[in-house]
Amino acid sequence: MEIQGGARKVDATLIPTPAMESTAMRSATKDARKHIRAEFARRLREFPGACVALVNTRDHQTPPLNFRFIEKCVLGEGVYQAGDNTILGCTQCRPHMGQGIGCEYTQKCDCLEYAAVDERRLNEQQREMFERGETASLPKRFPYFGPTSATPGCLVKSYLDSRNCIYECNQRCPCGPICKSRVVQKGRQVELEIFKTVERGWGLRCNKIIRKGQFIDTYRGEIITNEEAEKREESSGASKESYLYNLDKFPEIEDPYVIDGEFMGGVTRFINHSCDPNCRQYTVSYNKNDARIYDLAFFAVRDIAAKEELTFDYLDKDEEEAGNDVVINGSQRQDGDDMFLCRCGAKNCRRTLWK
Ligand SMILES: C[S@@+](CC[C@H](N)C(=O)[O-])C[C@H]1O[C@@H](n2cnc3c(N)ncnc32)[C@H](O)[C@@H]1O
Repeated sequence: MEIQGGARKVDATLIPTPAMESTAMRSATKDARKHIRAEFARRLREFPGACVALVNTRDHQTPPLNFRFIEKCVLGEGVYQAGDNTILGCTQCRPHMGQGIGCEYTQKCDCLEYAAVDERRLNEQQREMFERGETASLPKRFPYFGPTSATPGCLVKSYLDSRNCIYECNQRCPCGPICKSRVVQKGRQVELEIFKTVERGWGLRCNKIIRKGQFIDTYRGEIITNEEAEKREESSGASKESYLYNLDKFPEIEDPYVIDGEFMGGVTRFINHSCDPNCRQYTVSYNKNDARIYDLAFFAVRDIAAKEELTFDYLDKDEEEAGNDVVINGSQRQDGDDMFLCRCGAKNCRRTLWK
């Protein structure tokens, strides 16, 4: 290139043609995509616990990098968790009781007091007490199958079918790690795949069979106040994905906290809704004195085939009947709001996600 009389004389061979420009653009986009994919894969590899893979056979996209994987929920501004000194543990249990059966062996575990009543074992008199709500002296059942069962660690039927809070033994319980009443606190044991669905964005699945009652993972994110959740919801459009979950299991809590899994969370933030779901969310607590902060844990409600997408009902009917909101978007929108169409494809699909 030479300068002549102030005007630039340009060598024609250096002027990019439209074809050259679009090739350069394509290769820059390809490089950027490769980098984003590699960075997401690195984050997945570094995320502790059983392996999580990313599979996309539909397009070139990668989940957004503005999302951070976290192992535990992060408390937002104005959110307070009851201190460890409020946690009650059982007192009479010991590690390795009853050849590893643990707390349930003696039936003396204080945590049993908070467990669900074992209705199958009630005699007539006990049933009357149960119906009057006098549950203290009634036989109780621990939530999980023991190590000698065919499905160790899986939720027992009475819990699977109910909405009872699951109280696991905690750091103050002397039973130790072998106790069968510690499942969710040990974290995810199943390997998972984040994959691109046909029309519901990213989804989650497992490439091995998951048994009915098996624990999958918890829902995590930033725990925020209800006020902050409303602000965040107002600033996002109706058609935007929602990652907000109310911690409103206990009706005595007036302004329940909310978990926002949009920018930080676990892999369960990729679980889509189905009107015929194979998973359900359960309340799991380690502190009977804190009704504000607890785990939202996903369990399989039936056997799930390898590679079948994991789903749960965002508008869980039983929860709705109990007057609790599961998904803010779903429960707080009023009649007349734009309907968000459900694309679960189930035979019994209710057609709309947010009512
Ligand atoms: C918790 S996110 C699930 C992961 C999400 N698919 C993604 O790509 O990140 C919830 C959002 O996924 C979409 N979604 C989930 N289930 C759906 C369904 N059955 N029909 C249509 N969209 C769905 C909606 O956009 C919803 O707000």
